[in-house]
Amino acid sequence: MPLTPLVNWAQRHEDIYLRVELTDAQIIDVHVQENVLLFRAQGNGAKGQNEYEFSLEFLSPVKPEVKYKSTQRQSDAEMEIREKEEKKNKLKAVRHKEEGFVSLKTGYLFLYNLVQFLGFSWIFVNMTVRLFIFGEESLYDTFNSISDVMFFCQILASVEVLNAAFGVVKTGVVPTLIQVVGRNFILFIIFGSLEEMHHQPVVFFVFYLWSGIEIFRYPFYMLGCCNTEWENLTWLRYTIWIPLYPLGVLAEAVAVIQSIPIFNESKLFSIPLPKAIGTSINFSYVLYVYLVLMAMGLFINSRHLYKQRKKRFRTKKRKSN
Ligand SMILES: CCCCCCCCCCCCC[C@@H](O)CC(=O)SCCNC(=O)CCNC(=O)[C@H](O)C(C)(C)COP(=O)(O)OP(=O)(O)OC[C@H]1O[C@@H](n2cnc3c(N)ncnc32)[C@H](O)[C@@H]1OP(=O)(O)O
Repeated sequence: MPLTPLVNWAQRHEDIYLRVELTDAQIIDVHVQENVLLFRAQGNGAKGQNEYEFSLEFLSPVKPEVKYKSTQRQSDAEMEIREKEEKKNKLKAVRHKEEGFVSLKTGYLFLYNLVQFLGFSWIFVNMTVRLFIFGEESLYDTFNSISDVMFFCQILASVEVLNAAFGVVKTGVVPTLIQVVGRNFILFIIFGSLEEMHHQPVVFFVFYLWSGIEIFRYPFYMLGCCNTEWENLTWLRYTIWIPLYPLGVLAEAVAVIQSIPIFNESKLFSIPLPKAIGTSINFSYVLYVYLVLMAMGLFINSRHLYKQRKKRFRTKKRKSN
């Protein structure tokens, strides 16, 4: 004749724990049918070695997932419950920390993108307005009127290399490094160090092409920080580089070529050689090498941007299907 064992009940959130007081329990059968739990086992209970069973009807339906463990002593089961609770609490604390980090990162990225957006918008609008007001004349005065803000934005853009390197954003370090180093070389070495370049119209084209993409790229990132997307903006961010990038590299190459005779004449940045060999290595040789690097940079980054474009529009298509 089956007997009823002593059963202890505990409930934590959505989990129910039952402790059945049987020692040396064998042939244990526990399962749930609809909202009834059925237990049957042989073991040593309150009435000695016997077959024990019970059924427990729940008020509401329960998931039919039953896990059981035969333990040595009563305290083992209690420790198990406590350990589970501690694990859950630890998990909660980790999740809390992660959420805090994510919101800090998002806030930082949003602010960074906002500052860059404002800077490049100022450059783009200012140049457009000046072009309308002063016409061709404005092409010769771009450096003096715009360079301060461009210096600020491009120095700040170096942060993007760190963002990529430390995994703050999911992007490759190499394309970002090529982009930032490439632009800063033109801005600081070619334009910044040669006064003769300040009044060249090429400055206008370089600055206009650079800001032409950034007024779309940074607001696209800002929306991304808010988990939002505007289809037209996404399309512009991943499409407008197709004409702008080669044109940008072309304008930069023109600037480098224009600067070569100036460097040759001024001997600026020329590398002195030991007296035995005589003379010095002119900086123009570095610029010839740089022109080759530019072609490589154009290839690497166009391929990268093409991949990013394909990835973006492929995932979008899949999402809409
Ligand atoms: C190693 C030594 C170097 C030596 C140099 C030698 C020569 C170099 C020659 C270089 C020639 C440069 C020419 C250039 O100056 C000409 C021009 O720029 S012309 C104007 C047109 N230019 C462009 O279109 C390029 C604009 N720039 C870029 O697109 C980026 O800088 C680039 C690194 C090229 C690509 O960007 P990225 O890899 O980041 O791609 P995604 O935008 O798709 O972003 C990937 C994911 O990361 C998230 N992300 C990225 N940045 C941010 C951010 N600031 N805030 C928030 N989120 C960000 C983005 O949302 C993507 O995430 P998800 O995929 O989840 O959406």
